[in-house]
Amino acid sequence: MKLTGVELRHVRMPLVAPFRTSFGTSTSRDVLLLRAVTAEAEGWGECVAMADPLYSSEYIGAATDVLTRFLVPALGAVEHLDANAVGPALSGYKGHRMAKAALELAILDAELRAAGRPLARELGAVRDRVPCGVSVGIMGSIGELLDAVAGYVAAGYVRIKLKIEPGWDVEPVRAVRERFGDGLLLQVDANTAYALADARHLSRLDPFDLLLIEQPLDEDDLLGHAALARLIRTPICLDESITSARTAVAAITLGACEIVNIKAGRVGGYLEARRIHDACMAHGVPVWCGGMLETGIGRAANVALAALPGFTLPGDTSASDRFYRTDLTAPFVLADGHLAVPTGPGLGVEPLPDVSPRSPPKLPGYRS
Ligand SMILES: CC(=O)N[C@@H](Cc1ccc2ccccc2c1)C(=O)O
Ligand SMILES: [Mg+2]
Repeated sequence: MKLTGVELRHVRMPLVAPFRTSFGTSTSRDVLLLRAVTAEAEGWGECVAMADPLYSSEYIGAATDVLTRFLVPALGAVEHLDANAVGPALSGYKGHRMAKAALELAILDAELRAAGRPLARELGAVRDRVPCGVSVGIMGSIGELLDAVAGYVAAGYVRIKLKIEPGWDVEPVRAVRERFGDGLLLQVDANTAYALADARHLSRLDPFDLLLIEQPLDEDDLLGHAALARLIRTPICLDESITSARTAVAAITLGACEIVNIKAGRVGGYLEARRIHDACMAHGVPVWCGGMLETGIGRAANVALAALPGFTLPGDTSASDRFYRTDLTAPFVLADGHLAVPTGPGLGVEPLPDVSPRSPPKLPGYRS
């Protein structure tokens, strides 16, 4: 294929309710959509970066700039482009994994649409639907939290994840465990809010039989997580720390985690995500698919990824209405706690007519 045009589309999506984590509260989600145009087909990608560098160092303004000035022109120069060529063509530029992931997904989507092949099949999916968990934000009171969890349990979610931070951790976990019983699959996500010195405090979560505690310490603190793992019983899962298959193997080898949250955007794309899946399976480490409040575009790709054999824990692949009143694609609707894996060519979904652009302007600096 030859890349003949790319359009970046910055969309602001209101959230159905504020979503609070240890790094802040969001009431809307800025989304950077990317459309790749080739002679054979068009492809869609979604950059999972937030508007501000709060989850990681990436943010939409930087992703827009690096795509416009460096990444898209680099791909425009490739004569015979396919998804496998994207990583090598962009490898000279450091970092910006979320920006690279969006571009790679759009090329992969175009390639697969042209060939009539579904993404799930291409990645190695073994299931036609995936069990879904849900991420529950920090709330103003325990009562509000219990009402929210009751709603998600009633909706059929098979696993509950609670955002925690110092001052909102043991009590909410205890309240949920007491209200919903020992059968509820329950885990927590700290988004790096703790220090190793909090180990004794975090061991107070041990009696609640959590599936895991996600990213308690800083992104770059593998040794700290390995030390923490020797001080608490709850299995440690890493999210922000896992930026590639290489860092996943390093984290596992160091004893920094027993479980991995895979987010294709965080690691530079769905092909690297599959490599992490394969490496974790080789080490007997279960993985699950994380979420970044994607629209139906990124959600379709995540559900396809979550259908691979090593994804043995429910992911944050929630329905569209977890975050959005109306999605950019036809909504993903929870059925018996599961989402169906799209079966159409490529992503199997595309933006609804009022979102897809009319004529894609060429990016400034793009050499066709
Ligand atoms: C579903 C979930 O918890 N996702 C991230 C955190 C997160 C939280 C808030 C966000 C707001 C806007 C965009 C991305 C965001 C990601 C996580 O697992 O750590
Ligand atoms: Mg997380």
